[in-house]
Amino acid sequence: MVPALMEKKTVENAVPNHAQLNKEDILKVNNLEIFYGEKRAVNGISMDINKNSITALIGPSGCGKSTFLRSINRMNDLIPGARAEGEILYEGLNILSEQINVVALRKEIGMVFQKPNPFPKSIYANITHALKFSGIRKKNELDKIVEESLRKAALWDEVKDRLHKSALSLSGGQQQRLCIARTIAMKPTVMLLDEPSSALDPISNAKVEELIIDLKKDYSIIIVTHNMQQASRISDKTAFFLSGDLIEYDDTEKIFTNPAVKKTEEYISGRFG
Ligand SMILES: Nc1ncnc2c1ncn2[C@@H]1O[C@H](COP(=O)(O)OP(=O)(O)OP(=O)(O)O)[C@@H](O)[C@H]1O
Repeated sequence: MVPALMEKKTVENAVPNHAQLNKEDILKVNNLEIFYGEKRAVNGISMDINKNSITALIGPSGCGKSTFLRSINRMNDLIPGARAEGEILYEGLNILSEQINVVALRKEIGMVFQKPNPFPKSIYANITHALKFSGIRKKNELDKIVEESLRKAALWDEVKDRLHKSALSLSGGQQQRLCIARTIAMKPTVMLLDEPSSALDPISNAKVEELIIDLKKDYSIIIVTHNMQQASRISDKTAFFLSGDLIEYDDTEKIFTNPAVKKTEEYISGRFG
């Protein structure tokens, strides 16, 4: 899997010569700074992200949660003037290196956005589009991946009889689970979720939360959420951001019952933000 992430054979810059990951971790962030032009949005944060766990990123609007999340699969590359310094180690490589193959990286580290964004095509085509692009063309193989992905996204039973109907005919919650299925189809190891259920009604929200909890047996999940109850219900670890700083990062239970930093306590109890 790893060689596909490397653009070239010589990868001195991509291979860090220190700071290996602990075996329970999937990512290690070292002194990460992210800038938009001159403005620094993330101020030198360091944290380890556990495998097969849910890590919630919380904090008031504009504190850098989404900027950090997007750096993990290099989505910020699409923003003119955005740049990152420091390291994000994954599989022994620095994701931020210029020698990383970003297309391959985004298959392994998939992303789901706040607003469900299915293509205006059939449910089936939404899942097979990127697979075909990556060279999988046999119908029986595609059929198998479509079913597997929809099952994992807890959507199969609801859509199995209308796979060739438009994805836009689904409810918002179903569309979001389809977007999760589309990410699953690429066989990622990490899933980045940017407020994935904030645009949904309470019932759909509950289904997406249940799904996320179920997915952690197969994937490492990092989720941005404004919803404190959601963070405390579903995540194992919580990171509290404020003005681009990582203020506190600990087990979710500790953050929500006995935080070490006063600002964390003030934020989770709703005194600001
Ligand atoms: N494309 C961009 N160009 C310039 N500045 C940006 C861009 N995106 C974000 N910023 C700035 O970076 C800082 C962090 O923004 P970011 O969106 O990461 O915060 P956030 O915590 O995710 O906020 P929210 O909860 O509102 O989504 C903010 O000051 C924001 O204005």
